[in-house]
Amino acid sequence: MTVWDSFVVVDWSGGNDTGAKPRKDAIWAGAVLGGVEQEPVYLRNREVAYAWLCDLIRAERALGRRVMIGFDFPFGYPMGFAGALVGRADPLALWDWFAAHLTDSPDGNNRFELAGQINAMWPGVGPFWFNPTQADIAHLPRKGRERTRDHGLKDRRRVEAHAKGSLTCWQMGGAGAVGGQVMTGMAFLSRLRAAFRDELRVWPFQSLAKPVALVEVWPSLLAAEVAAQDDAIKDRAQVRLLARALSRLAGDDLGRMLSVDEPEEGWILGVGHEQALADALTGGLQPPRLKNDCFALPPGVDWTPVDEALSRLRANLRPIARIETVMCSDALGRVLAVDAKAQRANPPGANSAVDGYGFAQSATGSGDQLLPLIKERAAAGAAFEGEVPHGSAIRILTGALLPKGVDTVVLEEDTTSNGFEIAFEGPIKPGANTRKAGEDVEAAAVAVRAGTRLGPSQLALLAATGVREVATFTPLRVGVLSTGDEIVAPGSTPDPARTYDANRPMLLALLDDWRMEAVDLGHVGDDRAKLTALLDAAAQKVDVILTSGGASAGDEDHVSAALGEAGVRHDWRIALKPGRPLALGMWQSTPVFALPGNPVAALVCTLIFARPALALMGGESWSEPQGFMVAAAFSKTKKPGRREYMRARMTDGAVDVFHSEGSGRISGLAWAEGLVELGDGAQIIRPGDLVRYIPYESFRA
Ligand SMILES: Nc1nc2c(c(=O)[nH]1)N[C@H]1C(S)=C(S)[C@@H](COP(=O)(O)OP(=O)(O)OC[C@H]3O[C@@H](n4cnc5c(N)ncnc54)[C@H](O)[C@@H]3O)O[C@H]1N2
Ligand code: MOO
Repeated sequence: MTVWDSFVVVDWSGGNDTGAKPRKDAIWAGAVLGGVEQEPVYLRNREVAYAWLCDLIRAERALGRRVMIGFDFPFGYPMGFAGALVGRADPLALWDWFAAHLTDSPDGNNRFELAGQINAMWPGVGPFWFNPTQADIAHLPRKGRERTRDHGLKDRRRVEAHAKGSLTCWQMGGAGAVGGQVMTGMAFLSRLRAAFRDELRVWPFQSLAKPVALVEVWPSLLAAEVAAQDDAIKDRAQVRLLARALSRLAGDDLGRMLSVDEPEEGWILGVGHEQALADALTGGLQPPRLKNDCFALPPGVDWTPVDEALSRLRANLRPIARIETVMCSDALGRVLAVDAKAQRANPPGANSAVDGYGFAQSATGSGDQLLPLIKERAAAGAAFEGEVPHGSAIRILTGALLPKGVDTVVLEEDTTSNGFEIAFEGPIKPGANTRKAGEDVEAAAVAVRAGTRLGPSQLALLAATGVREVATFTPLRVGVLSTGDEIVAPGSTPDPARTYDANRPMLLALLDDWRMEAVDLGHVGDDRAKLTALLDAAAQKVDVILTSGGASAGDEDHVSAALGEAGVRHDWRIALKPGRPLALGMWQSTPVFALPGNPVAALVCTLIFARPALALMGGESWSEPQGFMVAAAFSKTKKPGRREYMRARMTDGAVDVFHSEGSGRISGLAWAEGLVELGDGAQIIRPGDLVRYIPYESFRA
């Protein structure tokens, strides 16, 4: 008997996109993954459902799990239909036929036209009926009374005699009709089979020897239990309960349900075993399975993927810094607002790159060369104004302008001299050991581009090209506020119930390091009125506010609640570890990053979310931190559904991670020299596998 680790139940729909807001009569999926029940997921159309399922299958497979996926539409038609349509009694060939003939999109599909076209292949009216659309459709009768029996096909599959209340798959419209669901469903499953061909099998047409099984289910088998849930969205209750029941079935019960011989029409899993399914659900108050993982994000709609939150942030923010002209000597760390153009070329004139002897290359050749020396000398800052005669050489020092008549220099070490002549071995290439005027930067060319943060090397270039003052953006003013009754100044009390404020010095230092104007907004306890008053005042005096603590949903988590209440919380609960309580909002038009209290999460969220946002607002462009793919020196099994950042450092050419992932372990932050970023999906990392390492340096704004 094959055993499955995970169960997914999909309530199907043959209709069009049902919109962003979860609603009934749409596609819903329930899942119990590795024993952990997930919140049902609303899937607004078949494209979204396809992507969601593919991700789920890949993630489960990456964890080595076997997955059973149930769909609530018939996997086959009544006996004889497949043979007539595709030439053999093979329901899977029928799936492929529908995949090839159905044009399906979130806005519509041709299921009614297709039903008519199929009907036309049969004598009389053909098996499909009920046209609910405005338009007449060739060969598709409006209502059942126009049907004839000439097609000779049975009205129902054998299993449907046991499924009270099920409708025939020939009925294309009207309340509860499944005709369109079957067509769109078969086409969908054909595509899924093609995507996972080697891993996926279909019950009861194939042996379930592979890790992914597709089965036909019917939530009405648990009708009473679903009704008792009293969920306004019945589909949601159905998928939740059926996935739960399947996951809790004893192995032999599931085995009995699966032993069915119906190779053409298919069968509904669990028909005739309703009691066993219902029993699997009961048993008094069932505690949730222990997962002890506060990062186990249900794959529901509430969790915003990191990239989505980042792109929203990027789209909503604008540069706000003012332009101010400053002397270059005061410009370290400023962001250039306007391209800085070279006031003169670097180097300004052709000169010698070495100490040696200059001459006209055309006067020399190969083999031993002997040139008379003129008695003058050319030095840096003391040019020789005259002309060196053709065939003569002049003593020249590094940086000296090339005198007239000189285009090439031989290195001192390659010559011998008696004070009147020099000897060296030719040939010397034309232009050897010289630097052309403007070879580095031409006069009037852009020396440093707008948007660049000026560091020592940019200041060197500006100086060399004669730029003395630059138009820069004023530094962003960023306020830092700590929250929570337990937070006190470091060393102020020995009380173990109190926590020394580590986030404020960390964030203030980070901003200082980023050359922003860090504004210490102090600390506020768990007092909503004081907090909002403080935010009001801060919004007037700073450009951005970073708060830490009180971001999640606990009794005293006031920051995200205050943002939420004011209706200005744009993103909350982001699928990342650490830092998922991060909330992003606007307080009186001032962006607020409500960072989680745990210092590791606070730093990670600042680096990942605040850094690019602050850069953009301060006049730089939005940029991804530079990461490097390097070999891992660690092992890890990463769960799907969230991005993870681990404290990391390079040792012996490979990247290692801190021994604990605890979000309050500040020692790990200090130990680390960067972060390892693991993508949103599941991943199994073994030593030697390549992972993305982002040094802390890459996060410098
Ligand atoms: N039942 C659950 N509890 C928690 C969950 C969860 O999913 N279910 N998530 C955990 C995660 S993850 C985080 S992060 C925190 C939520 O953080 P909050 O933003 O609400 O932060 P607080 O509860 O205020 O503080 C958390 C922690 O950090 C300490 N802290 C706060 N500020 C500072 C500071 N300035 N310097 C040093 N340490 C600070 C605070 O004392 C707490 O120990 O919730 C988890 N709980
Ligand atoms: O997001 Mo909380 O990430 O541990 O610290």
